Amino acid sequence: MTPTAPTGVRHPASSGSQNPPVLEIRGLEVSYGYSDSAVRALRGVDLTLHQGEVLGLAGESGCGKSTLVYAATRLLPPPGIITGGEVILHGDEGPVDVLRMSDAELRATRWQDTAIVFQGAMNSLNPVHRIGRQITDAIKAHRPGWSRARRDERARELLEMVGIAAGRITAYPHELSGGMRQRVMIAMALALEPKVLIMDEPTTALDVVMQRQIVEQIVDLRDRLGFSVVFITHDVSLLVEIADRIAIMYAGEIVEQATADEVYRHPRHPYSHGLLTSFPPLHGPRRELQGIPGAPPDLQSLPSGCPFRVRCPHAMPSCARVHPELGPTALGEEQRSVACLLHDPQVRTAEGVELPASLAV
Ligand SMILES: Nc1ncnc2c1ncn2[C@@H]1O[C@H](COP(=O)(O)OP(=O)(O)OP(=O)(O)O)[C@@H](O)[C@H]1O
Repeated sequence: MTPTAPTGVRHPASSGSQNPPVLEIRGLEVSYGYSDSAVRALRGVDLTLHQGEVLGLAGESGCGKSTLVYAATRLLPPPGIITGGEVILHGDEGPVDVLRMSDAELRATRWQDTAIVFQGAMNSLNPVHRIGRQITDAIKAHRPGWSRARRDERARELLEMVGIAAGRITAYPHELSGGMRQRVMIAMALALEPKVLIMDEPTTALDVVMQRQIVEQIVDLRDRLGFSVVFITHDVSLLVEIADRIAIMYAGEIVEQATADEVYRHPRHPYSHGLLTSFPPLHGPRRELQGIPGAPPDLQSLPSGCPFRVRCPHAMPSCARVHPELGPTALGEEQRSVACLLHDPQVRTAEGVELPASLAV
């Protein structure tokens, strides 16, 4: 079943997808651990974030979304090891490969060029300090020359920016709701006006109304301040609300990339189609939820060929032999790519199959 078009979806008028790149990830490879028992969590990921763009990263738990952004920002915890690729950040001084930066260069870049709001970040506020102090401490670390008055002023401005009255600067974290604490974390991330804001499931712990408010606020701030966003979630319906472009991940690879609208209305990968029918739409008519049978594969022992084939309703014999690479769709659509053999005309001819109607609308 093709998802019904939502009525309230933002169209990517200010998408930024045509702007120059700010972050280019090329051939990124990550393993957890060494030797034969290593978990190959990322396998040759290519992804480009453009200036002012909101890029959504979606996929089931364990597909490598967090690993991708932590590796790209050199925050990968052990036993994670980056085994290949490059991450080009287009900063004020020109392009630099984040993976080859010295520790000192990294410290300077972090928070100035790239800031992250982690999963469950709202619980990482220190309960014994007022939120104002926590924001000004973060500013002080990177702007040691600023006077106390200037830091306070900036903290108030940041709170107002995320919709919290400046007077709450003296509040302790326990005096704020979960949504407000998450906004404080967003304010801290924006303190140094980063070029790239990475948000790893920033709203998962919040109720749906609060999720929506925060998502709208992030888009509003992006429109006003012009930064780029990587927004991670397993909920594609939520991404359609916020993202200009969506990349769908499966088993450590990107399997489809397109504008949010195209992914929502016309998914081209059987996995994207399955994901879209796993979540209720936030807008528009109800649709039948089908889900995806089975579970993602064990990354320590991936099946041959396409990693999705064992769950795919359209799997062909070729899918067990050939690993699909990201490439053009069968319909030759511009600005989108898919990693599925069904989109290869030679494979379809050899297998004697048509492109399934659900992937061709
Ligand atoms: N410390 C670790 N040691 C071994 N394997 C790990 C470790 N951290 C993550 N992995 C594996 O790497 C893969 C990718 O994990 P990752 O957390 O990046 O996925 P995710 O898509 O962000 O999941 P979630 O939505 O649950 O956060 C998973 O299969 C996970 O089991």
